[in-house]
Amino acid sequence: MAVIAQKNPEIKVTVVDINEKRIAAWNDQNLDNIPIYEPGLSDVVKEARGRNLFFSTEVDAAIDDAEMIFISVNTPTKAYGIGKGMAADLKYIELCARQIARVSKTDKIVVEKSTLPVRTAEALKNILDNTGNGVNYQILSNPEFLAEGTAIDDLHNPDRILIGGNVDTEEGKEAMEALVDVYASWVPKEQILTTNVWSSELSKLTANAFLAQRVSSINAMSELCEHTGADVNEISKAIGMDSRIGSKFLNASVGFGGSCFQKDILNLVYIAKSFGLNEVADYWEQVIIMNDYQKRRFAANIVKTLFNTVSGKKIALLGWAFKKDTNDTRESAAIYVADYLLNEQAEIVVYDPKVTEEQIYADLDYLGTRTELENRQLVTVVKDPYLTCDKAHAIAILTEWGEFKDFDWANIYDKMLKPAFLFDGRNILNSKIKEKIGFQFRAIGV
Ligand SMILES: NC(=O)C1=CN([C@@H]2O[C@H](COP(=O)(O)OP(=O)(O)OC[C@H]3O[C@@H](n4cnc5c(N)ncnc54)[C@H](O)[C@@H]3O)[C@@H](O)[C@H]2O)C=CC1
Ligand SMILES: O=C(O)[C@H]1O[C@H](OP(=O)(O)OP(=O)(O)OC[C@H]2O[C@@H](n3ccc(=O)[nH]c3=O)[C@H](O)[C@@H]2O)[C@H](O)[C@@H](O)[C@@H]1O
Repeated sequence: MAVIAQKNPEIKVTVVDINEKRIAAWNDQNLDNIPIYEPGLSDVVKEARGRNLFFSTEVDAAIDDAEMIFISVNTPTKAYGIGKGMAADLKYIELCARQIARVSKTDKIVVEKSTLPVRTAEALKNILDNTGNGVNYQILSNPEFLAEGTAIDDLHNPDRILIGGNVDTEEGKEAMEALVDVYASWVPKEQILTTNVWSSELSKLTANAFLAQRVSSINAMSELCEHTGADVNEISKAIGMDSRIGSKFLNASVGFGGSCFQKDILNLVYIAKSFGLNEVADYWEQVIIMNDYQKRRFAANIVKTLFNTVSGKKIALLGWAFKKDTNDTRESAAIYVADYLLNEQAEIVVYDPKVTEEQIYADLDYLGTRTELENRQLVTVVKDPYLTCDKAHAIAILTEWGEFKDFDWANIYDKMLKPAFLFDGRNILNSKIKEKIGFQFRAIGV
């Protein structure tokens, strides 16, 4: 929304949220305090905030005022009842629809920006059209394809913008045109794709499933590499040069994280099952099974390499965010690796350049594996990477932060207990140099 405001100074954009603390942070005069760490975001907010970009908790007033409403609320995996652990929980979406239906006095275009199961627009329409207050609604699907860490660049230079709507009516086409115009102020028209609403909704789940599948596919090959003498980095390069395969998203890793891949694939699996398409469901579920295995395998390999026990040993974890250049930790592989090692009675010390201590404890507490007190006794969060590695038996790199490559690794080696083990869960370090320093070095898939 900040980028839409930046690129359309004549459009008033009001971001409303029921979370007062978040809105206060978005309004903080000190741009270092906005709630999301994302390269370039504070500059965009600085340019547009107060001009045509506003942050508020006055949800009703903003609905009343708006011609177009983007529903962008969370759609987490359902944690209760039918579809628990698989289906998307649509209660926040429905609450928004009911609020829009209650408040609106003029016609609105309602845009699904959240990632939603295919055919959600039907349910939204049903709620909105049955209020009897004579307001006309057009429902569009406009999924978001940005990735965290590169969000601003992804938004400024999108591969495509996807807009789904009712292509069978004039009103539907007009609504789609109105949204096309918003994006057309900076995106070339040929990159703005319009489809029917169901294709748009399902394209988003499909895109995330395909991307996650690439990571699980290369991670599956990484284990085979470890048994055969092949090097997964060389394989990624070799297959990525095939233009039909493409070179992106082929980095073997400790496993993908983030708030969306797992949630969206589980949702896809649930939808397929609900239509009785068990083979389709099983096919996509395997992407998640492989990812869970990769996280477990990485942690188990640390235990095995450290002579089958990490009990009482200090393990330094470098990186907690689910990828570099973000402070988001949702579903980060680091959480699961730490939990596994804690179950083996390791002593964990964590360094991440952007994630707060409070967040790290909250992530571990959320798992419920042990008490909050135990998590604080067993896990220490340190703001200096060199202190983090001091007297450690092993280091595990869990996020590919650029700064890790530039550390004084010889200095770190000197501070560690020997043999000094270094597990590179992101394949970002040069194995030869690290081995020359003296490290017992392990990477993924080599
Ligand atoms: N985070 C990402 O990079 C991307 C997220 N998405 C999708 O966007 C949606 C939102 O994701 P995030 O922003 O990450 O979630 P989030 O959980 O960080 O933010 C959702 C916000 O909605 C607010 N909210 C909930 N109910 C509300 C209501 N009734 N009225 C006003 N505000 C309400 C919450 O307070 C919260 O601040 C999800 O469907 C996700 O799949 C899609 C592409 C990228
Ligand atoms: O729907 C969403 O929320 C978004 O989900 C992903 O974006 P995001 O999760 O922010 O980040 P990615 O760059 O996709 O990385 C996801 C995870 O995969 C891992 N990954 C990625 C690429 C790779 O080669 N190897 C790998 O392990 C990353 O480290 C990270 O943990 C998609 O890339 C976005 O297009 C989509 O909009």
